[in-house]
Amino acid sequence: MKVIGITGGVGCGKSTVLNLIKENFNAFIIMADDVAKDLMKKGKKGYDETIAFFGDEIIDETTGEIDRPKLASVIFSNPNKRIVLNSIIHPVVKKEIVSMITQAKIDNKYDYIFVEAALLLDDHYNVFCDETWYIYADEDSRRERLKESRGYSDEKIDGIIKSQLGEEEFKNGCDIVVDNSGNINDTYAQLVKLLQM
Ligand SMILES: CC(C)(COP(=O)(O)OP(=O)(O)OC[C@H]1O[C@@H](n2cnc3c(N)ncnc32)[C@H](O)[C@@H]1O)[C@@H](O)C(=O)NCCC(=O)NCCS
Ligand SMILES: Nc1ncnc2c1ncn2[C@@H]1O[C@H](COP(=O)(O)OP(=O)(O)OP(=O)(O)O)[C@@H](O)[C@H]1O
Repeated sequence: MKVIGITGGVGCGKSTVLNLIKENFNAFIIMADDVAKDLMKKGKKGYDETIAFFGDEIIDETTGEIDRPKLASVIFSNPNKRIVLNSIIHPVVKKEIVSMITQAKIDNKYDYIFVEAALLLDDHYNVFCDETWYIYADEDSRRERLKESRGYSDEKIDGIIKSQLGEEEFKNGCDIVVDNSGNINDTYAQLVKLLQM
């Protein structure tokens, strides 16, 4: 069962590619952002440690959960605080992902395991992937898509892009490049070729 790591900058289309894979291939999908989100819910270790450092001001008063847009504005404008959050969350996320991969291999129900993470290379997830794919989309398309679908401002996109690897680093660090600058059908055709359907 091949383990394939998927990475790329904000809004390049990682989730879109994984949805295509989920619908068309027999694959187990793990998304680091979702694992992190779960581990940062109220009552979980990631929540307690995040609040201990960032304070009650990042708590949403109505739900008691972490106010994600608030935390995003802090970490994407302050690299030192981002490093602290990464040091709290990333080790637990990585541990959880390794255990999910191990379980999926034991269950042996899938042809592929896909692990998606924007920080796949930074956090050395490639050591447990058989292959790594960089999902590329040109920056103008990414900005346009993020503004339209999520209402992100240029300032917010700038902050996130600055905190992630650049195009060349992603390209050099990955085995394969999937170009998602075009339409979904073009991207799907590349997936079929790569997975030799
Ligand atoms: C900052 C948070 C609250 C923002 O949540 P929100 O729902 O608004 O955005 P989302 O999670 O979709 O992230 C937006 C983009 O930023 C990227 N991103 C998230 N955290 C980081 C980070 N620490 N460094 C660089 N990029 C990041 C995501 O991959 C995505 O491309 C959230 O991303 C978070 O808790 N981040 C810390 C945990 C983390 O590092 N997750 C990434 C994989 S482990
Ligand atoms: N080929 C495409 N054509 C048109 N729109 C696209 C294409 N690929 C992705 N999109 C749109 O771009 C936006 C960002 O895509 P997506 O959420 O898949 O990116 P992501 O890399 O997973 O983002 P994040 O880094 O935040 O996790 C979404 O609204 C998605 O529908």
